[in-house]
Amino acid sequence: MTGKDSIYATEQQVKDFSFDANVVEVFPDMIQRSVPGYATIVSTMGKLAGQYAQSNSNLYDLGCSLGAVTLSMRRNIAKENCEIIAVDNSKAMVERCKMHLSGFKSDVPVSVQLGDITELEIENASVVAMNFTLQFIPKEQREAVLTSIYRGLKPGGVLLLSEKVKGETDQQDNLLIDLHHDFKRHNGYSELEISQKRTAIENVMRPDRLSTHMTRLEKIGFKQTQVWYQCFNFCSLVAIK
Ligand SMILES: Nc1ncnc2c1ncn2[C@@H]1O[C@H](C[S@+](CC[C@H]([NH3+])C(=O)[O-])CC(=O)[O-])[C@@H](O)[C@H]1O
Ligand SMILES: O=C(O)C(=O)Cc1ccccc1
Repeated sequence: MTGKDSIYATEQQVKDFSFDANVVEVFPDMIQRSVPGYATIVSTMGKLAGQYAQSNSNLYDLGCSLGAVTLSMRRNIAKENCEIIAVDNSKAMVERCKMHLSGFKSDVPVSVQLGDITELEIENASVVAMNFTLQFIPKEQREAVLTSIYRGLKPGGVLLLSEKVKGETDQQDNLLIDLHHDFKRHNGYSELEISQKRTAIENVMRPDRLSTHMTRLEKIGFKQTQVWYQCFNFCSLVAIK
């Protein structure tokens, strides 16, 4: 049903990237060919959710897109009376996500909601997953979003955070960017596609350095933060309250 990503294959006046209906059509192919280790990250987030889920609690998937992390978490929850709340502010994504989830059976209830995570109240959470979503939130709002997540987490609850990061120095950043572009080339993207996509995301997706993430999480109060995955500029970490 979904197709191959050729959004930037023809030369165009590049507009800011948005999660619209055209992106929804090709999103699984786009993310798979653009994010090294995406499948591993999604399945491991599910495993971690299974490990940290507490009975009678909520699990959140913030910026759920088509619900890949929701599905992965849902497969792994063995505790009783858990609910997954999946939120995205793209109407096209939320509609397709609902269709997609209804194709799989499970006893764990899922609520898919159209909403902005900067305005969302997190309650009674044992797990909060953000798989490549914080990078789209304006930098000045990131601490407030993470603080509200921290407050909504139960003791022993976890934040599962995946992000594209900026290298610590310009030289390191260039090295990571080159390796990532090689990865995209290897997955069939042309030089034109790579360069136009880069232009499209530069105003809407602003990566922080890994050190910025670590310092901010510690400042907010997370007791332990562990990077469990990194390939080039793509990281995933688990932070425990
Ligand atoms: N303020 C916001 N509020 C809610 N949603 C938002 C906001 N800003 C952006 N989004 C949503 O965050 C998602 C980011 S994609 C996540 C992949 C998914 N997690 C996956 O595991 O497949 C990552 C990527 O494409 O690089 C999009 O669906 C946006 O609409
Ligand atoms: O495609 C890229 O270059 C990325 O950095 C990852 C990505 C994947 C999907 C939407 C936006 C960015």
